[in-house]
Formats: sequence, structure tokens, C-alpha cells
Amino acid sequence: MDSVNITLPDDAWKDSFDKLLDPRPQLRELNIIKRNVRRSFNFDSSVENSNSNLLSVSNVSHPNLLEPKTPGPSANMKLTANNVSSISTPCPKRLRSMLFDCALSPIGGLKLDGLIADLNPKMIEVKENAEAPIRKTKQVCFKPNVDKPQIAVADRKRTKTVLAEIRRSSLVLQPGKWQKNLITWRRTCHQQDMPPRSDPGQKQSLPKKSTPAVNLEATIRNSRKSVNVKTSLEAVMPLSHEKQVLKYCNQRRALRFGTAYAASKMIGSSKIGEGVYGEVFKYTPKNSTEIDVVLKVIPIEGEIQVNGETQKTFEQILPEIIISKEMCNLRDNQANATLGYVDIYNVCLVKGHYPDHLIHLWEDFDSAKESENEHPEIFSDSQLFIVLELKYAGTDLSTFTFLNAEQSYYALQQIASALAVGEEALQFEHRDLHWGNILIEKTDNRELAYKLNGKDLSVKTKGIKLTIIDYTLSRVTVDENCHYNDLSVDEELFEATGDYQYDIYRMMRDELKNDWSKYAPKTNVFWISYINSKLIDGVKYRNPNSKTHKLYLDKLKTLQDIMLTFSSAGDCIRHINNCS
Ligand SMILES: Nc1ncnc2c1ncn2[C@@H]1O[C@H](COP(=O)(O)OP(=O)(O)OP(=O)(O)O)[C@@H](O)[C@H]1O
Repeated sequence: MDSVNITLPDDAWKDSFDKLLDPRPQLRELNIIKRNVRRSFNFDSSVENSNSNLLSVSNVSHPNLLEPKTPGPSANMKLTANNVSSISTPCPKRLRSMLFDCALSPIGGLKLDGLIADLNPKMIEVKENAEAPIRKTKQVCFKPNVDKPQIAVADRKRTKTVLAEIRRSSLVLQPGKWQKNLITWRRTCHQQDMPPRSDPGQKQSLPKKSTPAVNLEATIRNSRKSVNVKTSLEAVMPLSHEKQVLKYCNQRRALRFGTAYAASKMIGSSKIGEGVYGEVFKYTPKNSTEIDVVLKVIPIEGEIQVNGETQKTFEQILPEIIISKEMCNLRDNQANATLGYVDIYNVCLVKGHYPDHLIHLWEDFDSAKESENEHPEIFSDSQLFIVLELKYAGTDLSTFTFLNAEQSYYALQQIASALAVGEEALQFEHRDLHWGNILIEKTDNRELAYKLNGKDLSVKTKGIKLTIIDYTLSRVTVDENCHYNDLSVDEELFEATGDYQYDIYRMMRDELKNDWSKYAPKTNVFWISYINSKLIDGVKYRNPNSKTHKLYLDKLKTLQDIMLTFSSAGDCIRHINNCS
């Protein structure tokens, strides 16, 4: 009988990386190199893949929507016409797909200007193999970034459009705190568009971080709305927003900033963070040395722009105060309770110059980490501030090193459980739960207790406790009032790329059909899916080679495969509890 020789050549198992190492055996001994190189390909691919200019993804864009295990609204989700339809999920299914199924670096491939699908043998193979479900649904083609000759011959209007397109497509933001990124991007763009303006009145003592030369448009994050859906006495004769804020502060008038937060009352203080709207300090109160307090100091009602943004008004800060208090109150709620939202000790309205000792802390932080915010000396003596006094809740997820995936698996359960409780109690959607807005601290408690619809739940801590912060974009219903941030007029946020995070804003917009007052708990599922993607392929692990790590990493991946079929965080948590 004729035997057909189907034996593969000896080096058939080798990939291009192995071939590269063959003539350099000393490098092969450093196994770690190979592992790291591969990992960073996958990780960086999230950046590359989410650049709308490089990839044109039609039809269903999210990997988890390709093969939903159960049909749901998300299964039909399409990112439509005027949306940027790029998705950047660094997810296992995606890694199995065509882009990564080649010997060459997918990233190098993406950067080849002028490469078109028909010239790529891999793409031809995909066209012919109409049976393969993953490849069939995801129609990716490489296109040249910009058609240069066309710009040259086009009329002015067309050129302007193309240039605007180029500028927009370059809106690649870092993961995490997008507001700062966006402002820096806007500054750069506007400064490129407009002639530089001299500012003779600028104070010499205020260096690089002084008010930007360009008067930026009022931004979307100032479009906070509170909609009363029921006529109550207060709705007929509403208190002024200032009075409502004072009511929440238990004050009749603003206190002097320097007196309320005098250096003598604060031990071991330091500046620990900053956002677009405020500075964050940490200290131990002199009369209560057991606890660490965090001050989030937000200037309001002033004329001057701060960090490139118009200051919030009483009306705009009120929902953030209300949401912070309501979420914190869930600690003691009868039917739906959780400790997962940051504990708020007090809210205070203060007036006056920034106290000297806080200015020194600001300068220390600036020297060590280079602040992106403006020097607090810009504030006059009539400046008002809202100060949120919060419980210190640890370091953020992006900088935390987990022991292993078992620890992060239960961390995900903590977040999903807290969101589920928020949904039931207040129709809560966080809407901006990136990894800078989840804080982690150590705990001695073995389990954390939750109450969901009157039912007791518990989640293992594995030594850590997670806390959700920052409700700037959040939505809640309190006493039939709906508080939300209207993002419908925003342009740039939905065009940003650079991380799966920026796909989530587009996915939320599609889910809500751009009506940001609507309650759609699916947005919480989107953020759980984002957090899970970070736990799978973004955070650091101390023991990534242990059996336990691998076992739980698989659990996270299995969950990720079906994540977007859940309709709410509650739905997701019910599934997890049924499985365990
Ligand atoms: N309770 C807390 N415990 C520990 N650190 C905190 C706490 N609250 C805030 N921080 C730190 O301060 C940073 C800024 O806080 P936060 O995100 O609330 O500010 P923000 O002004 O809303 O930021 P953004 O620019 O996203 O609007 C956080 O990323 C975190 O590092």
C-alpha cells in the first residue's frame, strides 16, 4: 500500500520568534523574553486595534457579540454610521481571530500604509473559508490611512473635512482618566489651529500650568441634569440650588476655607491624586487618629476656568453630592445593602484662598509627580469650593498587584455585586467605571456581605476590599428624580480610541440611543466586561505561574465569553452565584 508522507519538517512547530532565536541560543535561555514579547503584542494590540483610522470594522464589532451563547439585545448591536466603529478588546476570542493568526506581528501589519485586503494572502484565505464563523462575521480590511493624492486635488471644503477627519482620528487616549487626556488633546488641537496668543497679564509665579491660551468651549461634563419625574412640593417651589447644597452640607453659609481645614487639624497630610475638577488630599484627623480621610476639593461657581474647564455651578455639583451620599447610604439599607461605594463622612462648602499648607502639599506633589493641574494660587479670596470628605479606600486598580487570578476573580464579584445592589436600590449606572475609579485596600475580613432584594449574599475577599468612586457621569433615580449627565452633545469622547474603555462609551451611547436619562443597567455590564478584560490582560500578578492562577484565569475568560449576554449587573451576579 502506498503510504503518503504526511510527516512535517522538523522545524514546522517553530514560529517566527523561535526561528529568530535559533542563531542566538543565549537569548533562548532567557525564556522570559519570549513570554514578555508575546504578551505585549496582545496588550498593545488594544491600542492599535481601536484606532479607527487603521481598522475599518463593519458589522458586529465586539468579539463577545460574535457568538453569543444566548440571544439578547446585545447580540444585534451594531456600531452605526456616524459612530466610530472600532473595538479594541484584548479578549481571547479576538486573539484567536485572523489578526493574530499570522507569523508577522499584527501590529507591524497594521502599520503598513497602503496595504489592502486583496493583497493579503491571509485575507484571501478568509474569503474562501466561508464556513469559519469567527472569520466570517468579522470583516476586517486594512486600508491606507489617508488618501494623499485625493487631498491634493480636492476642493477646499473637502480638504477641510479630511483634515478634520485626520485630527479626529488622532484622538488616541490613555486608559483611565480620559478627561485630563481629552483636555490636553483639545489644547494641542486648538493651539495648532489658532495663532498663539500672548497673555501679558499672566502671573509670573504661575508657570506652565497657567490658564490655557485658548478659550475652550463649555464641555459636556458640565451638562449635568436632574429631571423631576413627579410633581412634589419642592418641585413646585424648589429651593435654590445653593440652598439645596447648603442643606446637604448642614450649613447656613460657606465656612472660611483656611479655618475649616486648618493645618492644626490635620496630621500626616499629603496630596494623593488629582482630577480635572479637583485636588485630592489625604490626612489623619487630629482628634481621630484611627481613620484616614481623603479631601476632594472642587472649585465651584467662579468665573475663571480651571484646568481648561469651566467651573461647575451649584446646580451641576448637586447631583454628584446627592449620588455620593445615596451610594454611601447603601451601607445601612434594609433590602439592598453594600459597602462597595466610597464612604462619605461629610460635605462642606468653603470660601476663600487656598490654605497655605495645602498649597505646599500641591507643590510637593508637583515636584514629585508633575501635576497636570493649575497652581491653586489662581483662586481668589471669594472663590467657593465644595469639599467632599471621604474614607481613604486604597490605591487604584491600574497600579495594584494581585496575588493571582483567584484574588481578581473575587474582586470582579465584589464590583458586580456592588453594581447589582446599586441597580436594585437606585437604578444606578456608574457609566465611567475605568480602572482609575476602582480602589483596592487590604482587609482581614474573609467575606463581604451584601443584601440584594432582601436576600443575603456574600463574596470572598481573598484579602482585599474594592471600592467604587467618582460619580461624575453616573445616573441614579432618587425619590423619583433622575440625576444624570447628558453626554448626547459630546463629540470627542465617542471618537476617542486607545483602549477598550473608549469602546464602552460608544457601546453605552448605542444602548441608550443617546438618551442619557434612560435607565439601562446593561451599561453596568459593559463596564464589568471592561474590568474583566483588564483582569485578564491588563493588571499585574505576583504569581502568574501557579495552578490556582491558571484555573481562575480560565474562569474569568469563560465569564468574559458570555459577559455581554447579561442584561444587568444583577443578571451577571445571579449567573455567577448559580454556577458556584
Ligand atoms: N476615597 C479615596 N481614597 C483613596 N484615593 C482616592 C479617593 N478618592 C479619590 N482618590 C484618588 O484621587 C484620584 C482622583 O479622584 P476622582 O477620580 O474622584 O477625581 P475626579 O476629579 O472626579 O477625576 P476625573 O478627572 O476622573 O473627573 C483618584 O484616581 C484616586 O487616586
